[in-house]
Amino acid sequence: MIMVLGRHFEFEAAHFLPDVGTFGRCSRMHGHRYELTVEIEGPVNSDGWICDFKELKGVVQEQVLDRYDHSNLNDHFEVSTVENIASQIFSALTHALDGKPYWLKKIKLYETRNCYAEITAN
Ligand SMILES: Nc1nc2c(c(=O)[nH]1)N=C([C@H](O)[C@H](O)COP(=O)(O)OP(=O)(O)OP(=O)(O)O)CN2
Ligand SMILES: [Zn+2]
Repeated sequence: MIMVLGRHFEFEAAHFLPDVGTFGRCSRMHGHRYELTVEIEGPVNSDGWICDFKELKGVVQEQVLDRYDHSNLNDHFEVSTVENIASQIFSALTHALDGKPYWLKKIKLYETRNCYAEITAN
C-alpha cells in the first residue's frame, strides 16, 4: 500500500529582504521561527513502515537544520523570501532521498503563523 508519512520541524533564523519598496519594514534585519512540514510517499514495507521517522529526521537535520538553524539566511540566499527558501529545501531533500524506496511528496514552510509556501512533487 502506498502511503504518505509526515514530520514537523522547526528552526530559527534571521533575515532581511531587499529594500525595494515592495517589502517595507521587512528590509530591516529580523527573525522568524520557521516551521517545516516534510511529507514523503512510498510503499509500506514488510517492517510495517515507509521509513523510520528517525531516518527522515536525519536527512532533514543534515540538509536543512544544520544549514539554516540560527543562521543569517541572507548568507545563503540572494533574496530570502519563503518561496526561495522552500524551493531550495525541496531541491535539497529531493536529491538527498534519491535512490531510496520512497520519495519527497510535499513540503510546507511557514515563515510566520499565517504565511507559508508549499511545494508538491509533480
Ligand atoms: N511573498 C512573500 N511576501 C513576504 C515575505 C515572503 O517571504 N514572501 N516575507 C515577508 C517578511 O519577511 C515577513 O515574513 C513578514 O513579516 P510581517 O510583515 O510581520 O508579516 P505579517 O503578515 O505577519 O504582518 P502583518 O503586519 O500582519 O501584515 C513579507 N512579505
Ligand atoms: Zn521576514
